[in-house]
Amino acid sequence: MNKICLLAGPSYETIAECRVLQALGVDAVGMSTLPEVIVARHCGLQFFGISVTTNRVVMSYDNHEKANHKKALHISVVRAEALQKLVTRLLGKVGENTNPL
Ligand SMILES: O=P(O)(O)O[C@H]1O[C@H](CO)[C@@H](O)[C@H]1O
Ligand SMILES: Nc1nc2[nH]cnc2c(=O)[nH]1
Repeated sequence: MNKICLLAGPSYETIAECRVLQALGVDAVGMSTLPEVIVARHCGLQFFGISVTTNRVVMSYDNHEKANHKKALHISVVRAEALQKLVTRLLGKVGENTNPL
């Protein structure tokens, strides 16, 4: 099972933080998806969470790239159509499998 860690930001993780998270067995990090999950569970809601992985974290001090919001937004735009198709297919399946009231 993969593990996602909530790091609320707004800053992105440092290389040292990413290395600690990897050592702890974390596979992905996020800022806002997990708080939404926590609120949904608190409200007793059934939910299906989908999150788009937008960027790799930087693990090496030789790598001068930096994770940033602009990159995250760019990938979310690039992947939006695929996500729309996935959600449409999922909702179609829900429609097939729900009893009429
Ligand atoms: O990490 P997740 O939960 O996808 O959300 C975060 O991803 C972007 C990081 O810039 C922001 O939109 C923030 O909401
Ligand atoms: N904490 C965190 N959340 C993100 N959401 C999108 N990219 C990132 C990231 O690199 N770190």
